[in-house]
Order: sequence, then C-alpha cells, then structure tokens
Amino acid sequence: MSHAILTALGLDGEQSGSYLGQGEWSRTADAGALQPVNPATGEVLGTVHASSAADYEVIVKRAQAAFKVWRATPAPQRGEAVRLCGEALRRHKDALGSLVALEMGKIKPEGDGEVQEMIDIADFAVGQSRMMYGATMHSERPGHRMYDQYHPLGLVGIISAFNFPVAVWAWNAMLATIAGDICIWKPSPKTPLSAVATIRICNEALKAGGFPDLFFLFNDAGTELSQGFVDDKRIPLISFTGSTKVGRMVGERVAQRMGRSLLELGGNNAIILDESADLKLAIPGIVFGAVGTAGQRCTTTRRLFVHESIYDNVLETLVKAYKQVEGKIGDPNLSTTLMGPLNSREAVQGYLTAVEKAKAAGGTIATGGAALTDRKGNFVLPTIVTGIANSHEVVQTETFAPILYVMPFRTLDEAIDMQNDVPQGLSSSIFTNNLRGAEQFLSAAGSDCGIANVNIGTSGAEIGGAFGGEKETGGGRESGSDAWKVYMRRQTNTINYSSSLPLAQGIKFDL
Ligand SMILES: NC(=O)c1ccc[n+]([C@@H]2O[C@H](COP(=O)([O-])OP(=O)(O)OC[C@H]3O[C@@H](n4cnc5c(N)ncnc54)[C@H](O)[C@@H]3O)[C@@H](O)[C@H]2O)c1
Repeated sequence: MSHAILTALGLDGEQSGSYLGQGEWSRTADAGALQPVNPATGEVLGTVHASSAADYEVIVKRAQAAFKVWRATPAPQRGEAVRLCGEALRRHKDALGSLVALEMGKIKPEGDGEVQEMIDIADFAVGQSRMMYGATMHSERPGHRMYDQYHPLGLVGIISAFNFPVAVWAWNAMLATIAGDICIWKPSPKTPLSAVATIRICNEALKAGGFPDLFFLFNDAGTELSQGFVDDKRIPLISFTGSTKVGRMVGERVAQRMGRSLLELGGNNAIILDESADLKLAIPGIVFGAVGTAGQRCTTTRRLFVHESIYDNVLETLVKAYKQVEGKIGDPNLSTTLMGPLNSREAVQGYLTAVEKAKAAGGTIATGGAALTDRKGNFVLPTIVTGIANSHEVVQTETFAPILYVMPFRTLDEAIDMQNDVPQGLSSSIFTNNLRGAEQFLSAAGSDCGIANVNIGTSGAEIGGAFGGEKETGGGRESGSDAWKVYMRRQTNTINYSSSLPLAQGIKFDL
C-alpha cells in the first residue's frame, strides 16, 4: 500500500530534498540522505537526498531575488496565488492525508484533517489578503496626517516538527505569502516525503497560475545547515515549531542577531473536570485529547484534574474507554484504527522511561504502561497513571506519548493552581456547567495558557484563532486572528500637507 500512496503523489524511491527555484530540484547526492520509516512497520519508505551548503546558497539567493518581485505584487494578487494552492491541496487531500498517516503515523482521518487545515488556512489567507489593515491616527499637528502600514518582511524561514509534517508549514506559508514574503522550509528529517509532496503540489499550482517561485525547500542530514539557517541574517523571521530544548536555542540565536522568531514549542496541557461536568462530553474529549495522534500533539491532554466527588467514577469510565482504544491500535491507514504508532523507536523508549519514573515515584498504572512487542512498529498502550503529584518531575515534563496523569482536587482554585504550575503554557480546558467556574477559568486569574477552552478538549484547534502558548511554549502565535502581522514590518507614516513645519510636543526651533 505504501507504494501506491507514494505513486499517487508522483514520488518514487529516491527524491531530491532541495527545491532550488526555477523548476529545478537539486541533483546533489553527496550531502547525506534521509530515509523516512513507516512507524507502523519499520519499512524504509524511500530516500530523500539532503541539501548541500551550495544548494542552500542557491535557495537563499533565488529567494532574495523572488522577494524583490513579490513584495511589489498587490496583496489581493498574492491572495490569488494562495487560492490556487488551496485548490490544489483540495484535489490532493486524500493522497497527501494518506502520506502523512504513512510517514508520521497519525490515523488517516487525522492525516486528512491536517491537509484540511492547510486548505482552511489558504482560504483564510485569501480573505486576509484584502484586510491587512493599519490604523489611522489623529496628528497633534495641524495639516498633518498619520497612519500605520504593513510592508512585506522578506524571507521567512520555517522549521517544522515531525508531528504536523505539513500543516505547520501551511499556517506560516499561506500568511507569509499574502504578506509578500518568500518562504524557505526546513522540514523534520522524520517526514521529508510529506514535505517534498507538499512543495510539488503547491509549486505546480503556482506555475500553472503564472506565479513565480514563492516556496523553497531544503533538507538537512544533520543540524549544520539548520543551525546556519537560524543564524542567517538574510532571513528576518525564523518560525520554529518543535521541542522547547531546540526552540530555546533557536530563540536565543535569532535574538543574538536581532532577528525575529516565532516559537511554537512543547505543551503540558490539562483538563479540569468539576463536579458539574457533563461526562457525555468530557469523556470523549479527554480520550481524544490524550490518545489522539498517540499522544504526539503539542496540545495533547497530559494531565487531568478531577473533582474528588466524581473521581472514582471518572477513572473507571476512562479505563473502560482506554480498553476500547486498545482493541483499535494498528495501521494508521486502516479505517478501523483509532490509535497508530509512535513515530520512532526513541519515542517508545521515552514512553517506557516515563512509565518507569512514574512507578518509581509511587504512581499506579491504572491502564496501559507497556509497549506492544507482539508486532512490528512502534506501538504502545495508551496509559493512565494515578497517585502521582503534579509537582513530580515526570508530570512536569512533556513526554511525547499517550500518558495521562489523573489527579483529584477539592476546590477550583486548587485545580487552576495545579494546572498553571508547569513550565509550559499551551492549551487548557475546563468541563463544567457552572458559569462562575467557567468564567473564573477564563479570567485573568484563571488559566495562564495561550488556549483556554470550555467544554471542549485541549487539542483540535481551528485555524481561525491565533494558535500558540506562553512560558516555555515560546509565546508565538500563528494561524488566524491577527497572526499575519508577524510576517510583516510595520511602518508609521506622518504626512505634512500644510505650508509650515510645526514640531511635535510644541518644540520651538527657529532658525
Ligand atoms: N506549539 C506548537 O505549535 C507545536 C506544534 C507541533 C509540535 N510542537 C512540539 O514539537 C515537539 C515534537 O517535535 P520534534 O520532535 O520534531 O521536535 P524537535 O525539536 O526535535 O525538531 C523540530 C525541528 O527542529 C529541527 N532542529 C533540530 N536541531 C536543530 C538545530 N540545532 N537548529 C535548527 N533546527 C534544528 C529538526 O530537524 C526539526 O525540523 C514537541 O515538543 C511538540 O510539543 C509544538
């Protein structure tokens, strides 16, 4: 089946991983190669040749030249380029969704959902291309007018994580494109085929529409080129999605050269269930949040705080639901599967280490807690741990796997304090039918996360809102709302249409 998925997207066993512009893919074959693996079987899916330093230089030079043309193209025309990409992605949704499932390991509906997010952000960006508004201010000087405008920023560097191999690029690229920027993408070495397929689909659409090169791609066999990319002064914005460990380094280095960074890093997301919670909503919300994508979403539910009066009942119901999921672990591209594999052997090891740490700390494994060794692939059981404190190091750490720590609470104040008491600040939810509780959770004294939901889970954000988180999640915002502004430079203009030259603040300077 893997062969059919690759063929449907025009991919074969060996590809170039560097799109150099002007319709040219690099022929370099001596810069190392990436060999993405199907995490459900261990089968090598193909070879993607990594980029050389010379490829990278060609890409940056051509991207700089492309920017000079693109920045002068009217924004609504830039929107048309994005519209064509969205249409092309619609046509390839099924095939690209299958490839994402094959290479990353998320189930097919989630792979398709990821492509749908690309289509949604393309649609959003088309509309936004006519709405990149600046404000007009009243000048304190007579005969003067003052306003804000947004100009294209330049080259946008996108470094993406394996778990959203294509959507993260689109969240950035679609907005950066309408902003008048040119994008250079460095995808995860674990999912290079999805990146190559995406760039091909979008670049073919641009070419057919008569648009120039807007999207460039390079792949790195190690981290040297990526590090150089982060340090490259010709790239005014680096949008980085990945772990807090690497993101911290990226943020520091980009700041060192006075560049701009957009950081979308790790989360440690919690759901609070108060005594009024509607369990018909809450239980599926928790299970999807904790087990969906096998716990490999930045917004995965990792901690659950349950009011002590409903704790036993909730735990029992959850364990039953987890047992149902256990029976539906398997090939992500099969329609019967609810949970696919972890993406790598290292991730399985990380899961087992966290389980051992939790046990050593006195935690109880209510369900799960083991890798599935009866089959090929990186499969583990979805796991619930009880009897461990929120303050424990393993609970404070994002383990990128389906492990949920369940803890009881007595008062909402206590639950909110615990939910905020982690280094990360991405997503959070409360399930409640109590208006006061919901409003307290959303208030300034409530959740400290970038995303706070009521009666829906922590994962599955829509593209219309600004997406991102606080604290060690990095502070960046991308996707909807006014996130487009990060891809532009802002300019304040004052125009004097009078015949005198009054100075601001009434300063006199008579010659
Ligand atoms: N907040 C969000 O929006 C969001 C979304 C998806 C994933 N994530 C986070 O991403 C992590 C999982 O992804 P991952 O394992 O791919 O992360 P990772 O940090 O290992 O890798 C992310 C990217 O950084 C690159 N990279 C590695 N070393 C580098 C270096 N020295 N210089 C420049 N780039 C370098 C990788 O090749 C990859 O492309 C989790 O922590 C998850 O929470 C966050």
